[in-house]
This record gives sequence, C-alpha cells and structure tokens, in this order.
Amino acid sequence: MIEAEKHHAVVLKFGSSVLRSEDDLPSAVHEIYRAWRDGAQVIVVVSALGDATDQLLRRASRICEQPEPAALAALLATGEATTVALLGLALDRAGIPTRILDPAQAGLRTRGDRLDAELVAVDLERLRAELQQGVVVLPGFVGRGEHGETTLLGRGGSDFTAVFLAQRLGARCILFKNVDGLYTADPAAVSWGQPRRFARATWETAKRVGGGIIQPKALDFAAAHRFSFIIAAPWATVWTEIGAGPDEYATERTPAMPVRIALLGCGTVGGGVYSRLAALAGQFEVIGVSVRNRERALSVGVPEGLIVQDPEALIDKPCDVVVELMGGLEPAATLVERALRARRHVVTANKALIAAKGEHLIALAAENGVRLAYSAAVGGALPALEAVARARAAGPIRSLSGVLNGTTNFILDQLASGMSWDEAVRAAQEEGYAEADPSLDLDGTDAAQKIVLLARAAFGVNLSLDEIEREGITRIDAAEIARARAEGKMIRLVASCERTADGVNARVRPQHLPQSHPLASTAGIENRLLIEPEAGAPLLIAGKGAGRWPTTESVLADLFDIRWAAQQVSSNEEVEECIA
Ligand SMILES: NC(=O)C1=CN([C@@H]2O[C@H](COP(=O)(O)OP(=O)(O)OC[C@H]3O[C@@H](n4cnc5c(N)ncnc54)[C@H](O)[C@@H]3O)[C@@H](O)[C@H]2O)C=CC1
Ligand SMILES: N[C@@H](CC=O)C(=O)O
Repeated sequence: MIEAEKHHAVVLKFGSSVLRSEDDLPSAVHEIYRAWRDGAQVIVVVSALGDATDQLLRRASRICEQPEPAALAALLATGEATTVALLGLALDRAGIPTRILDPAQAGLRTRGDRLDAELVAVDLERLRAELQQGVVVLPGFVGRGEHGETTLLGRGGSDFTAVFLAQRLGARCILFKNVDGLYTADPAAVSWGQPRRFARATWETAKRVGGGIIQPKALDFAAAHRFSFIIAAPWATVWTEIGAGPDEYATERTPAMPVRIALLGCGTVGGGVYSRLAALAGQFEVIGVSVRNRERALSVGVPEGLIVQDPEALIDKPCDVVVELMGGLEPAATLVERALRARRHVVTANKALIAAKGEHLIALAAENGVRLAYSAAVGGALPALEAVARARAAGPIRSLSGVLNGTTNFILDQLASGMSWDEAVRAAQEEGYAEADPSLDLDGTDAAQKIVLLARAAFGVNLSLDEIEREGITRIDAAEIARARAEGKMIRLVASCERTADGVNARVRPQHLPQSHPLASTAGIENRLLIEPEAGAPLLIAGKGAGRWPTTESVLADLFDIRWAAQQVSSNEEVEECIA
C-alpha cells in the first residue's frame, strides 16, 4: 500500500483508463477498502467510465453542431455523476459506509471559461464532516461557477479535482492510471526502444514527458503549490512520485508472479472470494478449490478442473496461500495447522477456529515465518481488529462494546417490521448472513467468539469461550421490541469487554439502548464497535458485518497485503543479489 496510512486523509482518483466499465468497479473498491481499513480518511474522485465523455460529445453534436456551453457542460457532467452513483452502489455492496457528494455539496467553486474552468474553492468544513461518516465519493472534472452553474475543468480535469482537493485537505493524493507510473515516453505509443519509468520526477519533467498522462492544469496547480502526488496503477507495488524531484529512474524489477492460492470451501464467502480472484488473474492464481458441494462451486464459475475433494492434497501442492472458508473447528483446525507447517500463509474468516485455537495457530505461523490473517473473522467489512490494534498502539484501551452479529441484528429488525421468527431466520440464511448452524448466531456464541478475538487484540489476553457470560436473542419477541420502542429504546445484542482489577471481563447480552446510544441505531447487518481508550475520545466505527461481499472484501484485503509483503521481500532479494 502506498503509505496512505501515514496520512490522515488520502485522495484516490480513478480515471476512465482504469474504470473502463462497470466491471472495473469492484477493483476500485478493493483499493478504497484497503486505504479505509488502514485508518485513512478516504476521498474518491472519479471520471466518466471508459469513453463515456466522447460518447456524450457525439450525442451532443448529433443534436446541435455548436452546442451552447451551459447545455454541453450539463450533459458531460452526467458522465461523472453516473460513475459516482455506480461506485456508491459498489461500495455499499462491499459494506463500506459511503457519502456521495455532488460538486455543489462539496462547494467546488470555479472561475473562468465554463468548459475549461479553474478550481478556486472547496467547502473543507463540509468535506471533513462527511469524512467522519465514511468514504466520500465525488465527481472529478465538474464544478460550480459563481452563480451555481455547472462548469467543467477541461479534458482530464478529474486529475485537477483530485490534486486540488488533496492540496487543500493536506492529504496524500494517488492518481490511478492504466500505467504503473510516469515513463520517459508513453509505453503504449512507443514502437521501438524501452521507455524508462521514473521513481520520482519533477512537475516540470512530468509536463515535458507526460503527454496525456496528467492534465497540464493539475500539474501547474501542483507545481505552484509545491504539492507532491503519486501516479500508480491499481494494486501497484511500484509508482512514480511527482514533486520537487530530483528526477530519478526506477530500478526495474522482475514482474511479480501471481500469488498462488488454494481455496478450502466454496460457500457464501468462498464463492465470492473465488469470483473476485478469477477476475484478478494477473495478481492471483487459484490452483484448486476444495469443496463438499460441487454444484455450489460450479454455480460461481469454478471450472471442473479446479475442483478437488481432498483438501490435504491441495494444501501439499505448490502454493503460497491457503484460504480457509469452510467454517467450524474440524477439519479446519487440522488443515490450517498443516498449511502453516508447510509454510503456506493462511487467510481465514473462521472466528470459531481463531477463538478456540488462535493462540496456538498464531505461534505456529510465527515459528514457520508465515502470516495467519483473519480480519474477516470479526465484523465482515468492518475493520474491527485493525482499529483496535491502532487504538492499542496509541495507548491503553479501557473497554470495547459492539453490535458484532449481523444475523441477530437483521432478525431483530425483521421482527420489528412484522416478520415471524421462522421467516426472519430463514431470510438471514437465504441472504448468507447466518452461520451454517444459525443457533450459533441466535444464542450469542458467534458474537462471543468475536469478542474473544477483540479482547486478544485489545488486551493481549486469551479468553476462553466458557468465561464469557452470554445470552442470545431467542427469548425476544416482537411485543418486547415494540414495548422497548414505545419507551424510546432499541434492543440490540451487545458484546463487550473491559479491563478490571481482576483481569478482562467479557459478555454478550441483549440490551435496551436509548436512541442516543451510539450502538442503538445499528441497522440490519451493519456492525458497530465502540472503542474507549483510558485517555482521549472514544472511537466508533461501522460497516456491514455479514454477507458474501463485505466478507469477501475483507478476505481480499488480507490477500492483497500478503501479495504486497511478498513482493517487498522478493524485490529486496533482487537488490541484494545486484549488490552481491
Ligand atoms: N457468511 C458470512 O456473512 C460470514 C462468514 N464468516 C465465516 O466464513 C466462513 C465461511 O462461511 P460461509 O461461507 O458463510 O459458510 P458456508 O456454509 O456458506 O460455506 C462453507 C462451505 O465450505 C464447505 N465445506 C465445509 N466443510 C468442508 C470440507 N471438509 N471440505 C470442503 N468443503 C467444506 C461447505 O460445503 C460450504 O460450501 C465461516 O468460518 C464463517 O464463520 C465470516 C464473516 C461473515
Ligand atoms: N453469522 C455472522 C456472519 C459474520 O460474521 C453474522 O451474522 O454476523
């Protein structure tokens, strides 16, 4: 990851070369999610998809040969507005809290030519307030003139929007392109010779050699404000920093091989993970999928040739990462142990496994020099373990409390809206929210397993499930929910733990929360976690905690982290070989 985490805020700009169609939206979501999970406040600036702007221009010219700027600006702005809306939907599917803004809401004021305007102001107060609520997505290329009219920033103007916003916010800025940085000449246009990539280049050099890669107005603005930014391809492990320089060529590395993955389990989450890995074939290669139910695997497009029945044989095949998405304690525990001993990294979403055997497996991974990653085991897309780790690094934590089970929260909402118990449970199962055995959700076991993982991250203790006092939602009915609502309260299943003089205490139980409580309005499959430090302000985080796509997002982020780390190691080895 490109140092987004060191900055409080990061502006990520996705241009038409990387968002060619709706099919590219999930890949942009992976980049956005990783930056958000790392604790950055994320502002996303988008262009129109692919050649949408050209198509709109052709459409305009079919109607009127010399269109009036007001109408043309209004028409072209729909390209970016469409991408913003579509990306908003893709982020929602992934369970990431998102705020969509239009140029007027963002206060993006311009001056000058209506079709080639200069940005002069942005409503920073509004932006900062929106960033407290989630990832902010807004259109590039479009602003509002002095009288509120739609204005455009000239072709490639989304670069200008991104650089301008980042400079004003004091944020990091990454412009994602379909090249992994600035080259001495456009690699797509050169018919002979090998253009060289810059690791670092001045604004002037970028303007001289950049051709169409960065909008000249964005470069002029950056140069005038001595503002550095990055040009990268999605999932880049290399990039170019455009700034004060001096110019420096990159040491070219051997292109990275795809990370080889053995997938164990292809149900709700495994099916989502497989379909994304298949779409990311340049980065990952699935070498086999171990399943119990062939039909389910075939239905998400796993080819016959990849389906295997013997998970042990699959783990023993040459591979880099084993992704365990079968769930339950056995055979998952035995297989994960085998994978770690064979020096495979392991990614899992299995909280039952990590709650029961985490201490042992973490030690085994360390002994074998591999990673055991399990972000998805708590909170789906909610980056709960990461937020707790950051809070702990900043100072001692007093307590944690959260709504950590999506199924029960969803069921409580369905009961409140008139559904019967059986219907509500069936709906949670059909949507893929519930555990294979839904009683684990209903009786509070799933939330208790999650609080075991969080207590380990917050306090370094290994609680056993038996130590956790727990009560689920099985005794709650619609009448009790209605009574609570009449008193201005919401019933939520809350898992919590805190340090006391006697150690760490944890519990799971339904609570009647006043509307003003930060967990009271947790809706549907949303999860929320409140982290209270010994000193300083509490932190509340939210995100979708269950379902195929939120959980897939989290598993994918673990895999991208492993890919990133592996490439750092191999490029360091290459440098050492050169020195030797
Ligand atoms: N569904 C969700 O929203 C979330 C699930 N998780 C966790 O992710 C894991 C997977 O959950 P889901 O995909 O929902 O479950 P699922 O029941 O839909 O999928 C599990 C798949 O693994 C297969 N499987 C089980 N044992 C196997 C074996 N021995 N060999 C080969 N395949 C085997 C099953 O046939 C099934 O297709 C679980 O640990 C769960 O707790 C975590 C976060 C959210
Ligand atoms: N069954 C779990 C799935 C995610 O962990 C839930 O409903 O929260």
